[in-house]
Amino acid sequence: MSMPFYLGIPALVSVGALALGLFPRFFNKSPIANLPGPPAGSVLLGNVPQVMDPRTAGKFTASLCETYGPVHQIHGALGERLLHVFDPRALHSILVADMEHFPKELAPINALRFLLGPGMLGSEGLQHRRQRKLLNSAFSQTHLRNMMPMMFEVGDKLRGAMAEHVTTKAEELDVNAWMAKTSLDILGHAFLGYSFDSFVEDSRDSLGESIKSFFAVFGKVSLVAFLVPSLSHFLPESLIRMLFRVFPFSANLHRLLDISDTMRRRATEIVQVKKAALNKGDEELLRRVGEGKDIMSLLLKSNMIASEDDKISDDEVIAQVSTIMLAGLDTTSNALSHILYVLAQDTTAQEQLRAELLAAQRPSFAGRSTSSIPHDELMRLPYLDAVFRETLRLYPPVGFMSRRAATDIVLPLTWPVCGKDGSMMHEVVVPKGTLVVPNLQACNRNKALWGDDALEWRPERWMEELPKELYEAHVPGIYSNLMTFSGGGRSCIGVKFAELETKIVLSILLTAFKFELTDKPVVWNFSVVDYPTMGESSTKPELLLKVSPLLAAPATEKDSLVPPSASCSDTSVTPHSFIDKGIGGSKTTIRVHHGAVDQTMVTTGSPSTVMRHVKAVLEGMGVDVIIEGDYKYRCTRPKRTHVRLDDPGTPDASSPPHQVSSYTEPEAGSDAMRVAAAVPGSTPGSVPPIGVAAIYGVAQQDGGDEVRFAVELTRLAQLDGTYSLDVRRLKGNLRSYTFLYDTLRQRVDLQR
Ligand code: HEM
Repeated sequence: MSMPFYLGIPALVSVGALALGLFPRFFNKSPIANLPGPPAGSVLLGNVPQVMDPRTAGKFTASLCETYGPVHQIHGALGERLLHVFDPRALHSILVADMEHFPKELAPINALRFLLGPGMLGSEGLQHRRQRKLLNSAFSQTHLRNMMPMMFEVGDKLRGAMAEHVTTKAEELDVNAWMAKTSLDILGHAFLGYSFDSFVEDSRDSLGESIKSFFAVFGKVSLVAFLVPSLSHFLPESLIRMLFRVFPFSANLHRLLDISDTMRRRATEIVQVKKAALNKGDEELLRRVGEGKDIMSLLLKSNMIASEDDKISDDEVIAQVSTIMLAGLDTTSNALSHILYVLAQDTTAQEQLRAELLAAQRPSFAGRSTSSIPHDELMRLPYLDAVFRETLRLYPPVGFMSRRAATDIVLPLTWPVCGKDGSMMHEVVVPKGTLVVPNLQACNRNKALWGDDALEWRPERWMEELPKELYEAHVPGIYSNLMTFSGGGRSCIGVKFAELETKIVLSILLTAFKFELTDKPVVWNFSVVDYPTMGESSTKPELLLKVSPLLAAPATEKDSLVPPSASCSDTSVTPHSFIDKGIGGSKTTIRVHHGAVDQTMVTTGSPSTVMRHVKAVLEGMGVDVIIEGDYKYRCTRPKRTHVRLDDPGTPDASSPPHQVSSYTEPEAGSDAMRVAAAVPGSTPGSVPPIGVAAIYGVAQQDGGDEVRFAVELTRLAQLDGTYSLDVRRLKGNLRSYTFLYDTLRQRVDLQR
């Protein structure tokens, strides 16, 4: 699309003004020019290409720190000089003591404010302090404790979903993608009271997809981070957006704008629904995911009762949705990936951690049916804690940050620096406008603080006395002498959330699976948030590890007796000959239940009788049933052909009776055997006759779409002879599925 000429004028003027404004840098000598530092990589771009390339940035910045020490200069674009720093006193000044003089940006708008709105990452001064005050209380320790059962529940779903991929032997899984799904679901529930359904096959939520791809796309158009603040000096935000839309810059820029638009639209919808629920009262909230205990509901409640001075605007509330989801997603999921990666490298440490976790597990507590560890114990487990701290010390997901000096300011130093002119500098004069880059990773790895083994991954250091040099340096990080979560008034608000989530997920995964390296190399890329790729040439964030199950659910004596003898014409049970082949490996065992239990689906009936009964009920609902095992059915309720608005729960009389049209004969050796869902008495080898019409709810309740779900009988580990009928959505609208679940629950009536 060609650009209208009237839009071209301001664009040309702004680019020209930008160039003229920046050009004098080449000629003005900055006071930081006397600091040691590398030669410029290029006249125009300085060292920017080396610092911005995720592949080279990690090694390059580490070598700068090693060569030039805790405070040095780097060449920026167009003659700019950047201050690269990991000296503890200087960090304290930038992040704590003189924080107000070191905002994120001096321009009216920074890139994150432009893309996400006026949330925590994009606001400054009073506006930021007001937001932080409100959010601080919502992130309190008490509220976090309330979120623990929900985090366990998502962890259980992760374990269940992973177990389906890893049944008997080691499989290569993209652990990074699994951790992203887990963190998205945990954040969705805990922060928004919203379910992203990450473990449901084919589930694609536009907000979830936008959040997951944001940083990857942003990283491809990092020029935006430079252009937006510069342009915002002379152009309003709306015009910058319009310019970006009409300029044929790049497809990625347009994609980034689309992502930003989607996030704003979905965030607005979510906040509106929450506000409406809050206005209707607690009953309505209790019915929703998160039951009103989610951080966003708490924030909205606090904002309603806050004084006029403390209140934040609707725009600010909406902006927090994308801001906090982004701040908490890749950071925590990539930290989890990194921990699993180092444990795959060091299998002795993995075994030690597993032993500690298994020993701490309680069979059941606080309504949980699966084994898990209560909050206080989990947070105090010494080796888990040491592994968490040590991995986040050596591999902080956010390696560096940026600030701008708002005034000329003197930076105190812990260690004096020898200037290029040979003078010893005990402090550094930082001119207004200087871009300051605190390097968090370099501080965490500083041998002067951590000792000669600072570059080694050694969790035991946390169980010993830490070096006295570390204590004496007063590193300003909020967590454990580390800079990983930054320090001061803009430090990470989600530090405890991240710790709790990471420890819960590790406690679930390491007690169920073993993680090993594959023979493919893994590369960690240094970016806004560090991420793994498989090999040097791939750009896809990915971490392949070999995952194998630790415990196969043992078959009980009772289990091995089922199913009872059945004739081949009885389609309600799988013929014995089929089972005896052992296809799928789990035909004759009942798996142990994971996750929360729906009490109405618990039964002490004989498993084979229960399964026959359940199948008959499903047939009565016109559902297609595939027998996947003695205790597992895969079900499909077909799409409605005509929309009806009459009473719920009745077969759709206006549509033709549902025909089992996709019947296929079971192949010898196939894992699943399809049966005629609606017709008792049909045999596997016969084409089923026309069956019962499928069931649909009223349109408001049930969209009439195709719904696929799995029904499985599992046994409760701690209660002999007690089973749970687990139903899991695989595909289809949540409301339609809920209608089917409720109908099935009523009709099977397992409590009778
Ligand atoms: C291992 C996980 C995490 C790490 C390493 C981490 C690290 C950081 C760092 C270094 C900052 C400072 C950034 C800067 O000033 O430029 C920060 C800020 C922030 N983090 Fe985290 N974070 C993590 C998890 C989370 C989680 C789970 C949440 C929320 C659920 C969260 C929410 C935030 C917010 C809102 C800010 C901005 C605070 C402000 O500007 O006042 N983070 N985080």
